[in-house]
Amino acid sequence: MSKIIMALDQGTTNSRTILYNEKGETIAVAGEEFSCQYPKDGWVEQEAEDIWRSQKNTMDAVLKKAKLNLGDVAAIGIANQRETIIAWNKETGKPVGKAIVWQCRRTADYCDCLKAEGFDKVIKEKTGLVTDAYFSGSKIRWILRHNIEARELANKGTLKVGTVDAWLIWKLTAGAVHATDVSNASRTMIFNIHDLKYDPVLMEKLDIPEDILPKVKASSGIFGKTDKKLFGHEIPIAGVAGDQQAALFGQAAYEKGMTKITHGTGCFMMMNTGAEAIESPSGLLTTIGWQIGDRVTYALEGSVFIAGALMQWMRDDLDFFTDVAQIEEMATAIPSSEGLYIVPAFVGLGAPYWDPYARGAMLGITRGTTKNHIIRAGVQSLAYQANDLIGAMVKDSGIKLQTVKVDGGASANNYLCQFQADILGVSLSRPKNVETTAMGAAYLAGLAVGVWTDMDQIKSFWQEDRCFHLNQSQEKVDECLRGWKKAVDRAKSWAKD
Ligand SMILES: Nc1ncnc2c1ncn2[C@@H]1O[C@H](COP(=O)(O)OP(=O)(O)O)[C@@H](O)[C@H]1O
Ligand SMILES: O=P(O)(O)OC[C@H](O)CO
Repeated sequence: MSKIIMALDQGTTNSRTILYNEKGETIAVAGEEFSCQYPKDGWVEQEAEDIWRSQKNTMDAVLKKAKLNLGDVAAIGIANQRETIIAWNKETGKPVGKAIVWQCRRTADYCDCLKAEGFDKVIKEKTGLVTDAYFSGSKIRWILRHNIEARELANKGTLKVGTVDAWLIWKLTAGAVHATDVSNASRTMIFNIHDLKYDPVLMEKLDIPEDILPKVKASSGIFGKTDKKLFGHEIPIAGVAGDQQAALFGQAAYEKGMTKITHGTGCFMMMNTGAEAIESPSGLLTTIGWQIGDRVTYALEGSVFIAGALMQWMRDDLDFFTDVAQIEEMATAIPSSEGLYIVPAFVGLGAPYWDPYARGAMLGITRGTTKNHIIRAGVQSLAYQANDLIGAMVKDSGIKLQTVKVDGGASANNYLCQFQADILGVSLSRPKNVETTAMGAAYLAGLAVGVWTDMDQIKSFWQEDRCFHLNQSQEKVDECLRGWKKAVDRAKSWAKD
């Protein structure tokens, strides 16, 4: 029997496919960037077909690189950008309108109304989430209210809606399966994380019929098989998780209290809280990490909307560099950011502020400010945002952190990791393989088809590349944080009339 696992990592800016052998080693990687559209202030959209096409291209490319075909693969695992919502016609398989991306703020007003009537408390209790435009529920409602075709299809019973995992599963199975996993469902704002079902009270409130939603399954198990006519082989899709939960799994953070920070398009700090769904009074999210068999592992999460996306903006729109690999050299070409701060609140602020009306700000500019200062302040802003989460994480969990694991595209930047360790005051451990999202999806799939027997076996695959230790005086750290706090205060509520 084949022991090769294929992981699909469908991120906000990149689709990637990675093949792993039974030792958890990477055989081949293929990636493709695709675009986002920003049609209005705070709106973020993608083409659902671009998501699929780029993912499919990388599946083909990775097999070609490894000189294999899909028939050589034992199982497929999927990790995906979460909350992003896609609607499609189940008869034609064609998307209806654009994918509404997790960063999109178009439903901020509606979420304000829910909060004004106190319904946010009901949402928090049932879903563990803060009431915010980030989550899928208000996006689904928006589609049903503003897209006439979607409404008509829903009335006829031929509309399907789902997060990106559900869309990929639908495409891979040629429309045979409409399913998602609990970790993705836990981000919809209509899923009850305690009884593991879509919640009738929430669906009624948001006016979302259950028949358009994907069936919710455990994260490790058979979701369906690739369609033989389209793909030539029937390969089981055996593991699915939201990308942040997959990264926690890929970091082998299986014990309560283990925590990771992912610096990708956004920045996400997540702590394994075991079988306990810990409520957060401090603006963090209680969410589902994964479900294996009947066992559910919960997590506490701090979500920051813009991290690496800031660096992409500097590359693509400001032409500061051509490759993100240049950032580290440019940021360290100067000894200090000279009091410059950037608050990358392009689409508002997520945890712990939850201010959809905040907007990006750059403060402390002087005549001496250069491109390198802006880049350095940009990198520092990633660390400051993560730092805003850690205090809440420690307070809500009661667990004192010594070491946090780090991953995601931007974690390749040593300056970011060192500055992050200095600001957080904890050690930051970076694995040799920072593709933890894809690894998490692969592990979930491999466990389901017997390539790996248990999580202890997988744990042994994790290897440290480098650990960054605190190397800054408390006085300097306090000074930096004071400036950051002032800058965030200036950016808050900016877009509110
Ligand atoms: N060396 C680097 N320094 C800073 N940011 C980086 C670096 N390398 C990549 N990035 C940023 O990381 C992001 C890509 O990370 P990735 O984990 O692939 O994201 P996603 O899964 O969200 O698509 C991009 O936004 C990019 O700007
Ligand atoms: O695209 P990423 O990797 O930054 O992840 C996006 C998150 O899943 C959004 O919640």
